[in-house]
Amino acid sequence: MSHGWGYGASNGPDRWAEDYPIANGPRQSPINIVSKEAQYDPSLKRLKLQYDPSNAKGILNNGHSFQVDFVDDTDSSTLTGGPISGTYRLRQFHFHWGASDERGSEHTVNGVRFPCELHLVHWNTKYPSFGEAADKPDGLAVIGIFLKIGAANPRLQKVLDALDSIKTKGKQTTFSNFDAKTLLPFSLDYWTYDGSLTTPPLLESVTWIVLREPISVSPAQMAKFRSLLFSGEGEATCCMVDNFRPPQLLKGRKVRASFK
Ligand SMILES: CCOC(=O)CCc1ccc(S(N)(=O)=O)cc1
Ligand SMILES: [Zn+2]
Repeated sequence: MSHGWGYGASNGPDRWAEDYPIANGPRQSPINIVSKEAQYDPSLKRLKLQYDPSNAKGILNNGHSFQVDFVDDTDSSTLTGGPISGTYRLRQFHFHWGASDERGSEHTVNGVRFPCELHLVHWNTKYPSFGEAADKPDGLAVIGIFLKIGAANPRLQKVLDALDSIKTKGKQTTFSNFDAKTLLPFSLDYWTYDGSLTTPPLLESVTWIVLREPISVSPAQMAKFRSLLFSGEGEATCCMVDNFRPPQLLKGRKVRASFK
């Protein structure tokens, strides 16, 4: 690709392998989860999430999605338990969504696509930093949560209300006192498999933890996601939609379930 990666015809997922050959690697994400082929593993622990709302720092339009960043210089917002060993710190969360409600998620379940998917990104504290962890096979753990069209979700509203301030690429603003735990569904049942970042650099460093239960989002709330731009101020306007990578080949990997 002559210019940076994105989701368009000239720089989208089908062309990422030109600059990131790992795109054709053995543990790429996302995947289609075939629920009947996921094996229940009784040794899988319950997820333990302990987030400190005061760690929320800012919200940024990075030109591919938007992310809420957290202070991660102490163990005050962590993920433990589940399929992972040790302690992983919350770094950021972000979303992927479609131009319309029949697409947008990265993972799919039995071929079903959701309009949006939330990713909570954590890094393994056995490494000194996120950057050091990002290219290690056990470096990252991402919790994926599907969003399903239904009633308006009040837990999303503070995030969505901040989007007017970060409409264009590169814009950011402070975002404080937010408890990411409020975004979780009631059930923490999950599927887990070894995968990768779903955007370049596509590093094969992610233990994926995909929750079975979706959270709700209303059509009006989806319109807020779609009000963002991939483009920067003064550039040709390009709506931030369809910022998802399609499912990748399993290549012999097993998906485990924390539930029967
Ligand atoms: C080494 C620098 O790498 C990064 O900054 C990766 C950022 C990044 C974090 C998470 C994801 S996702 N969609 O797989 O949850 C993709 C990209
Ligand atoms: Zn993501």
